Amino acid sequence: MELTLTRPDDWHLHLRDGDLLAAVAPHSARHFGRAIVMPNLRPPVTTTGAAIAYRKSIMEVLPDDSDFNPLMTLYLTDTTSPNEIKLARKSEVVYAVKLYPAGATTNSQDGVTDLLGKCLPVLEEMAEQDMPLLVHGEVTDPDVDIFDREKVFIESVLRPLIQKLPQLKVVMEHITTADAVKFIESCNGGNVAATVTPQHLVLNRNSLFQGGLQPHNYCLPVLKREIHRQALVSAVTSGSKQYFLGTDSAPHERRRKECSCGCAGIYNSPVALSLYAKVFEEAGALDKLEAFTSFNGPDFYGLPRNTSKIKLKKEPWKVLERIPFPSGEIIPMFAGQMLDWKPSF
Ligand SMILES: NC(=O)N[C@@H](CC(=O)O)C(=O)O
Ligand SMILES: [Zn+2]
Ligand SMILES: [Zn+2]
Repeated sequence: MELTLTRPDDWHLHLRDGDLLAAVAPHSARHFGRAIVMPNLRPPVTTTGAAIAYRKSIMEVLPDDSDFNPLMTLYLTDTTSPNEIKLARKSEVVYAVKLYPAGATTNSQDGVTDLLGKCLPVLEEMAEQDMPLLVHGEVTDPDVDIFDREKVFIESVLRPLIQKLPQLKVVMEHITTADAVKFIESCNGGNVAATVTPQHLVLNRNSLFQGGLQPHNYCLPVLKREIHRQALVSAVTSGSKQYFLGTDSAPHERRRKECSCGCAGIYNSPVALSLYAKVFEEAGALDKLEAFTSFNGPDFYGLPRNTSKIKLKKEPWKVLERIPFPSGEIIPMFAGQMLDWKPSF
């Protein structure tokens, strides 16, 4: 069996910089037409000037024949100015602004400490300029259990935000719970959408501890219970236009994952399309796959859909064991395992 899909886009991707960028960008460029590139570098990409420079460094490592288009984002801080949003919109390089609650995830230390208290003028300018806000939706209060941080964020930050600024486009990134699905559905018809990663659709929190601690399955928001995974599968395979593909592919060097305090992030670009296809196939919803991978995202962002196609062949293929690069190696999700649905170009 073979599926032909309009070329997908990845609406949540970490490409990093330096050696790591050169090692991972070609994988995304082969599978995806465009990607929303996350700004959580060190230092973070907080200005349009920095986003333009970062985009240039991505273009430099792509193969000559690649037509991959990186769509850049700005990292929101307590001091981002409304004028920066005007510059971003004019640039035609920046497509969204990313909210990291300070301390919530990898390289979020410069993030926002109090969204409505500190950033309201910027958010108003974003609504005015039709610039989407992308959200890492977890509270950072250490007293809140890590498995509840998304649920608490929805009620304490997201709902007040959309009540205050219903015109603002908001993407809740990498949703992980039935609570998030319920929230997204309650915003039906509004300006609120969500991305869903392959790992949150195929794994539950047991896979963090399967036969021992599994650092390569650790990401944020952390994997949840099976009932939450099932709610995500029902949501994405329902045909709702509010969900679209965002891998959150987040490579870290192997030695930074396999150590006494390992980084959060799963490198899934090589396997993402195969896993999404498996999820839709198992739900009997392969007819809804293309809208999720290729239509709902550009429609939400007000961008044209891609015109070229890719194929997924139902044949077994083996995931690479490791991806070496000059200063280390990356272990991809499902390294060395067999998957169905082989992308072909
Ligand atoms: N998802 C992750 O676990 N990690 C991401 C950051 C993020 O998307 O929260 C990273 O940059 O490594
Ligand atoms: Zn995140
Ligand atoms: Zn991410």
